[in-house]
Amino acid sequence: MDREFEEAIKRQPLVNIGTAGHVDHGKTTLIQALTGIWASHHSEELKRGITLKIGYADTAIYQCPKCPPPQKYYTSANLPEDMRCRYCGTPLEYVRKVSFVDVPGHEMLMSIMLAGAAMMDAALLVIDATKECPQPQTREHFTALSIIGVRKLVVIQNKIDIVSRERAKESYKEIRRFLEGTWAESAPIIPVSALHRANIDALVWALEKYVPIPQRDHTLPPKMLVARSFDVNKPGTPVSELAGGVLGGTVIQGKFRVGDEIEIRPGLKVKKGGQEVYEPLYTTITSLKSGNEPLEVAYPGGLIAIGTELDPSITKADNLIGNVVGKPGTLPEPLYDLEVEIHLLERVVGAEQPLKVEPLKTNEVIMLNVGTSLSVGTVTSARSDSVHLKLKIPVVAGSGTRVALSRQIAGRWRLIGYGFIK
Ligand SMILES: Nc1nc2c(ncn2[C@@H]2O[C@H](COP(=O)(O)OP(=O)(O)OP(=O)(O)O)[C@@H](O)[C@H]2O)c(=O)[nH]1
Ligand SMILES: [Mg+2]
Ligand SMILES: [Mg+2]
Ligand SMILES: [Zn+2]
Repeated sequence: MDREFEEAIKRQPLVNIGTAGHVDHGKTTLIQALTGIWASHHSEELKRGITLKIGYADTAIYQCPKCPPPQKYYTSANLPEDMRCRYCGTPLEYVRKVSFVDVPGHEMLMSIMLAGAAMMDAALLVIDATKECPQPQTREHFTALSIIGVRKLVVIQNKIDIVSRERAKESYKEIRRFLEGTWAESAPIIPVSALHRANIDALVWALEKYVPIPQRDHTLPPKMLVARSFDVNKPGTPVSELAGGVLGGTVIQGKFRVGDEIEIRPGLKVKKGGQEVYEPLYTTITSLKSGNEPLEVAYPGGLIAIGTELDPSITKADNLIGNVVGKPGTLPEPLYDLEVEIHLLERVVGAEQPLKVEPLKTNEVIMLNVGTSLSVGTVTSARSDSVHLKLKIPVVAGSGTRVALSRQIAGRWRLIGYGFIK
């Protein structure tokens, strides 16, 4: 491990842990219990009590060197002011930072969940113990994690404060039965009350045990998936004082430094000869931040904000969601036309009633999630194992990239399978 990377462990989260699970099962409340932060800020979200966008929040994990687990574990959300163990008074030790990616559970917002899942190294599958398991989006989100290739799971049996002992046992059995025979068969199940912050130390213990910092090759050309983009200026700021556009997202490989030249693809939509095309953007990284911590270098894992010299009107209001950032000349050409090797699910798992997945047909419109980007395409030719698609919004992805496929069924986009770009 090089020196710079050892330093990075102190400054930035190097792992992204996502939420997954049916609407209202307590994902955002759980992230608040872990981080102290309510990750659903959007005014519409606050009003309606449902998460609409990808939220994120970081926490730092600390431990008491003397006490046994789970009570040895602390997070930023419950850190004693004197930084000493609540049970024995020993000074606490810093362990690491982790980032949480919070996604919506509403069935209408599956595409946002899929974009969030593209940034997850591991996931917390949140299950409301008062409800029978699985609920439709418990199934659909779990399938999404499977499809996207998230292979680390901690199951959260939530709302344990309002169930009887019998119901808690029954719910535990339902969850085990649901996961039987899948890649997550032996995932730990941690009973918690996110609302009352009960047993959160046991959850942190599980994260320490099952979710280490992923091994990565830091010498690869850097790449970041854009999940949010902002204009951070207050209205009325004089032009001479305007800060450049900001991109939020996660580095998926390599590392970025302040001062790096970057390319953003597919970039901006422009009209050319009566046609809409996308043109890449070029700029320089003026700052890097992880939470409030300024960084000189940003490694994979954790949600990172990149300050740029772009006109903030380009990045405002999430305009650049789904873009990919790299060094100029290293990113794949945007694809408007592509051949995809397809693997359809047997059943539509997100609907109340399981339906059979019918084969893809010519002229059918399907939704494609690639990384944090979302596109809609028309099937121009279909075979049982591959289809050709024409896209409205191009995707920036090389051959072999995994894509999630959804189809509209009774007015809802439902996950129906996955594929690989040929
Ligand atoms: N009793 C109890 N209520 C909880 C618990 N966790 C969450 N809730 C409540 O459940 C409701 C939904 O919680 P959220 O955290 O918004 O659920 P969510 O999964 O983020 O919902 P979406 O993002 O819309 O899918 C809120 O009213 C919470 O207060 C818990 O441990 N116990
Ligand atoms: Mg939520
Ligand atoms: Mg809710
Ligand atoms: Zn202690």
